[in-house]
Amino acid sequence: MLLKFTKMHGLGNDFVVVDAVSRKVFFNKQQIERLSDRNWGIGFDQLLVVEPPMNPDMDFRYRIYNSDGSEVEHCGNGARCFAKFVLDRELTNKRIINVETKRGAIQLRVLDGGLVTVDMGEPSFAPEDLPFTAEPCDGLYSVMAGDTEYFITPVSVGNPHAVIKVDQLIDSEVANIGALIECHERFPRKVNVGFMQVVSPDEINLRVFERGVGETQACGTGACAAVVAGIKQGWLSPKVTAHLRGGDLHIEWQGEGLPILMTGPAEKVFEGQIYL
Ligand SMILES: N[C@H](CCC[C@H](N)C(=O)O)C(=O)O
Repeated sequence: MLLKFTKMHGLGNDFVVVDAVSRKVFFNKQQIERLSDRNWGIGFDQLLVVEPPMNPDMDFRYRIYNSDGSEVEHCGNGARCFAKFVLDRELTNKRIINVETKRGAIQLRVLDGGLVTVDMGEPSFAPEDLPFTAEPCDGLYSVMAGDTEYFITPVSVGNPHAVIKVDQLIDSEVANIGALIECHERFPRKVNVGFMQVVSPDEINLRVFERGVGETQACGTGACAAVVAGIKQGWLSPKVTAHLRGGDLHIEWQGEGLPILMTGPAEKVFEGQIYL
């Protein structure tokens, strides 16, 4: 089967995006792993599959798969690229787009100049919402990674995140500790691991070791999780600029019961086709 696709990225977090509105497309785990391979396939962090909505009040549904083939609930950078994709392909002419995801409904607002603001929904700090095996507590949670104790804030943004506040961002720590905590037994569905350096109450540096991928150039849900964790712990203000390796995201959260708003760019790199 000939598969047409568009290669895109949000701050270097890269995607293959497929239009399954015009024609249904299904992928099995092996196909996704092969297509994501940067030597044997196209190469991507996540595959985004755009489908018609199940709920007629919504505009689209889109499904998100990590490079290891696992289907996930939410993808912040992917949501912005999705919005650009459906407008560029004239699948819609709306600038406010309502989308079904595995995590629930999200709303995308396409701004002039190519930026997109995503209503990412409300966060949850309840361990069972990640899931994370722990008794609920107000402060930080202790997790052993190897023979070192780390203090995390567990956050669900629809997908699970463990946020670690660090004084310095160290390559080996992101790679080694990220991999250990991603697959830690207390996260039955694994977890995305964020390493956050607080620069000021409205500015952080962030690196994310993503579940099912490894470290990416940027992680939208990771930036949301880090900011709301920082606000909850009293380190950050309601509006924060997150500096990721690939660039900046603007995150806003006004507190419990309110959604997180994330604003950032979306880029198209090329269109291609490949025989599945
Ligand atoms: N790896 C994530 C999904 C992609 C999230 C990330 N690419 C983003 O921009 O939010 C997970 O397994 O939950």
